Parts: sequence; structure tokens; C-alpha cells
Amino acid sequence: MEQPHLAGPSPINPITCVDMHTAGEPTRIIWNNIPPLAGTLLEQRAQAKSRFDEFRRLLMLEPRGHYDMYGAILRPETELVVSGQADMGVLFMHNEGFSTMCGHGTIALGRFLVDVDEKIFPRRKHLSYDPDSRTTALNLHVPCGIVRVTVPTLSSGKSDAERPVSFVSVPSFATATSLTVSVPEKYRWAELGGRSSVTVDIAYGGAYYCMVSAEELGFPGGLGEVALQDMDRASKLLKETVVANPELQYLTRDSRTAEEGFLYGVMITDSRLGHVSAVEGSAASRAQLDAGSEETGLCFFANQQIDRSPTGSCVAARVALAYAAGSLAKGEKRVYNSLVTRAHRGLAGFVGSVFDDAGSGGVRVCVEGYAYYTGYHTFVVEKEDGLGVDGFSVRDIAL
Ligand SMILES: O=C(O)[C@H]1NCC[C@@H]1O
Repeated sequence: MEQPHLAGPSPINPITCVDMHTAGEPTRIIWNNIPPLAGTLLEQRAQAKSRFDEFRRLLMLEPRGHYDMYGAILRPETELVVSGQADMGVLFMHNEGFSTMCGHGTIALGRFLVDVDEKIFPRRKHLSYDPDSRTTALNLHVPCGIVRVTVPTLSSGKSDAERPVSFVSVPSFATATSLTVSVPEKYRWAELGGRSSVTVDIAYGGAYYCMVSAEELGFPGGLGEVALQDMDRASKLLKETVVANPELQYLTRDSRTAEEGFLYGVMITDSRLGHVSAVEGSAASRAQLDAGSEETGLCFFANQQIDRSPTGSCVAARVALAYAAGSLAKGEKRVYNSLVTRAHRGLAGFVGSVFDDAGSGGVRVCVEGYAYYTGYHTFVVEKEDGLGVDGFSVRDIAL
């Protein structure tokens, strides 16, 4: 299909963005010069995908982004914003397309939306500040529903970077526990050895994830001893195995359409990586000290993008799994680290807990984390630039 040429961004009509990171994972927040998207949030996402994919490629891929970049396009007019149920809509994008949910991006957006003015966030003035908790709450319309975001706020009205942002997930649930997945010959990876099956859990936290332990994936030494490219290869083949099996489709679909119900990521866990000591004096780690337990994992999502953060929507899925298994009581907190937050003492993991019952066996999960501003961008495309309004990935071109 022919892509319509985007108007700009030219040097006099640039795209402006704020970049943030949440537990090391980037979010590029975009609010101007967005191609015309209309209708419901999901219709807007469909248009962004089918007619304006260059916009995503321009801002996510090289030379302005990179393979593991993540973005959030603000959508101030969606059906739920117009009806007053939500304050702002957002589309999330990555190296492959658009997602249904993003926890780390939600945490970053919480701070950003409290800090910006009404030109960028028309409903800013409708937000309510709670003086007791010194927080501001807002409802964010994300493709999988509405998430309630609570943002620590200073008396100046700006967000407080010293305290964690939290959000309450959409109903999250386990769809399969200890499921034996047989791996057809063509998908088997070397580390499986002679095995022809793996045991996994599948759960939903706004997106569907497949959880597998490092040992089960064929890495007995655990996550700490595996090269990233080996994990990449094995998790890719496991994902392909699950996606290719029509009998497993219902586990990542439920009653959702193919656009909403699909396997988004594989989370490799390692239960043997125990507690990591807190950074002395760091606000982030102090906030985690009252959590009773801790887990570490690494998530490969979309086109094998590596999440530096503990993956907020997958934390929701894992809390739902733990609750269903009886290993996490309502209100009990657990720290979720990624390999990156575990390794870097300046990064804090996320804290997950069951917020309430969502009916039909599901729970809403509270996920807490810290996001920080990293910079401001003004992106342009020169008319002489042969790359035009596009981006590329060095990993995807034959060199
Ligand atoms: O935190 C999250 O939920 C997101 N991080 C990247 C992949 C997920 O969308």
C-alpha cells in the first residue's frame, strides 16, 4: 500500500518530544505534528498502523531512535476522554508496531502529564490533587482499557521525582499455569538438548505474556550466566512455537480480536536470583524495603526488543499468576527486577501487589515505579535527506 507523504517535520515545523526513562527503559513522548488520526482510540491506532507507519519508524528507529526505543503518542481526543471517563488517551509504539499496554510508559506519562500545561494536556485543570497523600490522580485511556495513575505531587504542582508513580492495571489474570508446550522440530533451539517440550505459564496484564524459567528454557546456570543473544534466540523460538500452535491461540486471545489478543512477549525468570541489596539512601530502594519478596526476569517483546525495565504490564500478569497460585496475598508487595535493574544499583525495580478483585478470577494490580526525564528533542527531516520521513534498523538490513 502506498504511504501518504507526511507533512513535515521540517526545520520550521519540527516534532517535539520529551524523553524519559523508567527503570532504564525509554519512553519518547510525542504530542505535536502527529498525522491526522480520528475516531476511537483503536481506530486511531489502526490508522497509525496502516497509513502512517513511517511516523513510528521515524521516531523509533535509526537514526533518531534505536532497536529498543519505545514511544507514546498523546491522543487528547478519544471516545473515553470525550465521555469524561479518561483524562488523556495514548498509543504506545515500539520497534515492530503498536502495543495494547505499557506499564513503564504509563509511569513516565504520569509524571509528564502532571508537569505539562493545558496546551498539551487540555484536561490538566480537571485533575484532582489529594493533599493527604500529596498525589494527583488521572485516568489514562490505553488501548486495552483505562488505567488509573497516581502521581506524587509537590506543593508547586509539579510531579515529585522522589516518590514512586503507581498505576492500577486493567483486569489481569492467569490463562495457563504449568502448561506443557510441545516444540516442533523446526522450532527447537540447541539448549533444549533432547527435549521436545517446555513448561510455561501464560498470563494477561493488559498484554499477553509467556513466562518461562531460565532452566526450563535450557539454561541451567540461570539468567546471570547466559549470553543475551542465546536468550534472544531461545525466547524467539519459544514465542514462534506458541504463536504457531492453533490449539494455544485461545490462551492469548480470550474473546479479544487478533489486534488485542496476541502473545506480546516472553518473560524469562530466574527464581534463584534472590534479594539484591538496596542502594543506601536512595529513595527508590527505600520504597522497596517493605516488600516481602523479590523476583528477577528479562522480557523480550514485540520484535525481540529487550525491556530494560521489569515490564509493568508483565508485572501485572505475574502478580495475577502469583495470586492465583496462592503465593501472593492481597495487598502483599513483591519487588520485580529486570536483569538490568538488578545489575545497576542506580535503577529501582517495580513493586507489584494485588489492588482488588476484578471478578471472573481476575485482579487489578497496583504497579509502582520511578521515571525520570532524560531530555527534550526537536526532530526535523531535511528535504535533501534521502532517508526522508523514515527510519531503519541496522539489525534488519543485510550488511
Ligand atoms: O512496562 C511495560 O509494560 C512495557 N515495557 C516495554 C514492554 C511493555 O509494553
